[in-house]
Amino acid sequence: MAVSTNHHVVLFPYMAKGHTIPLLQFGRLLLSHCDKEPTISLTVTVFTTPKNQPFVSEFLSDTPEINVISLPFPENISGIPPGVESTDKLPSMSLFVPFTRATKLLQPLFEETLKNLPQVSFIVSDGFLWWTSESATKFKIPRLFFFGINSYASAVLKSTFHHKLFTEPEIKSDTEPVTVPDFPWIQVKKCDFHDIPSDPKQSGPAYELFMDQVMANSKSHGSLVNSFYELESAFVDYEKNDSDRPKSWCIGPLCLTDPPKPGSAKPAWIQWLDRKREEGRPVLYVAFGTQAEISNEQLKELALGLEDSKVNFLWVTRQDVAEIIGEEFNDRIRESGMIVRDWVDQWEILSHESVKGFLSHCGWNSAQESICVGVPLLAWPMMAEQPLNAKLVVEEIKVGVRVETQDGSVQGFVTREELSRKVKELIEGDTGKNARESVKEYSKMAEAALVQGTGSSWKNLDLLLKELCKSREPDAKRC
Ligand SMILES: O=c1ccn([C@@H]2O[C@H](COP(=O)(O)OP(=O)(O)O[C@H]3O[C@H](CO)[C@@H](O)[C@H](O)[C@H]3O)[C@@H](O)[C@H]2O)c(=O)[nH]1
Repeated sequence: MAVSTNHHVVLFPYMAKGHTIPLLQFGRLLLSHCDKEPTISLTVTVFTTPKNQPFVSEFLSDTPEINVISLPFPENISGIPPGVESTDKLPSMSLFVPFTRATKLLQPLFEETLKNLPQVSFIVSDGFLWWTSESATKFKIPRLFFFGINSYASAVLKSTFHHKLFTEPEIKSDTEPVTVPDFPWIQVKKCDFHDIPSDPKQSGPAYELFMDQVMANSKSHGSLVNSFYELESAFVDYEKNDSDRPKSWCIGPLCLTDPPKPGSAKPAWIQWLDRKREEGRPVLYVAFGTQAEISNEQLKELALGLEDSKVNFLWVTRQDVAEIIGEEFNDRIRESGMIVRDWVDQWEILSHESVKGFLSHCGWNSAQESICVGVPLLAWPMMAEQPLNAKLVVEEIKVGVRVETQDGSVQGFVTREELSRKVKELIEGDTGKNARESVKEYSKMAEAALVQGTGSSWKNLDLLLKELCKSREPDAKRC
């Protein structure tokens, strides 16, 4: 067994928590893989910006060997408040395009820094940081892109746009179900793609940015998918069989790479969940990721729906619920609910025995975390590819129940009656019971996917490292 040269991998996450977290987890996975497979030795460098560095360093505090480099975030970007370096701090997600465009100003310094780093074997950068593809080409480094989405969403998106499903012939209705040609058992609606600016007729800054990303990604060596084969095999195979597209590797679920946390003091919400366990009351966990924007009117209806359901709930939100709907709400739910506005360890909450359901926007990290821990979902998608994730969860793998809007559109209003009914259905009803049984099966498959030597994701990562590291070593033939 020849011990190899030391390889160096650069990771460049997009400045959004839902994109940064899985790439940091990937850094950790790379190191642990190489610990178990000593024929490959590597070091990892993560690029970020100063205001994101504390989060990144704290997240990686168990892995001090990962090097973190901060590049100053561009200043004076029209519309972006000074000091905002992460999408969760943007006043509105409507600033996504100028914010993302601004990242290109990091390119000269990124390239200057690359010149002074030990030779890089490959770069993994977010698909939103399209310009990193150009840097990688300049330095002749293979680049993999990462969007954080699953194969189901990416296959359905591709099939829909390839077959011009909504444009030829033009479908005006936002809510008319249309069959996806490559997956005839799936129907989608125009509103499922509301946030994806892929229609050339809607040309403008969002479409141009989207196309820059598509072009850069098509020139990349491949992509990483935070998912596992057994969860969505038909869609992984569809991606694999597309010879026009760079190769993709399913290497997840990345959330399972997080180490157990050292026994520190329990936060108040975990103590509250402990109490619910003693009382024998199931708890619904409610959280919508780091970017969702909920109007005050909808927030109020959500709060009242939770209250009406009589199911105990732990609600993590960035919004000030009491200010929006009045202190009396807090008084009324004092026993049955807890509202938290801090950053929480979501994995710790989901893993708590009291949590029996997750009302989620179906951001892919949240949905997959719930699947891994064996908690069924109440799917309320709000933006981006979340409507497709919700379809995967509810229709394809049947580990959840869907919240319906009044007008059937993704952006529509959800009434308190609908919410309360679906909460009860998930926690107490037969659909919830079936979803709970299914999700436990997927949870076992998720664990198995990462098992050394036999897991599908483990094997994929091993192949990837052989392709990008071992085969490029000077003595490659001997390995
Ligand atoms: O207090 C908190 C809040 C969030 N999280 C974590 O933050 C991540 C949030 O990610 P996700 O659930 O995917 O939500 P978003 O932040 O909304 O994710 C964006 O990025 C995802 C990955 O590309 C997409 O699937 C979503 O549509 C997009 O909105 C998850 O790992 C959570 O566990 C915490 O740990 N604590």
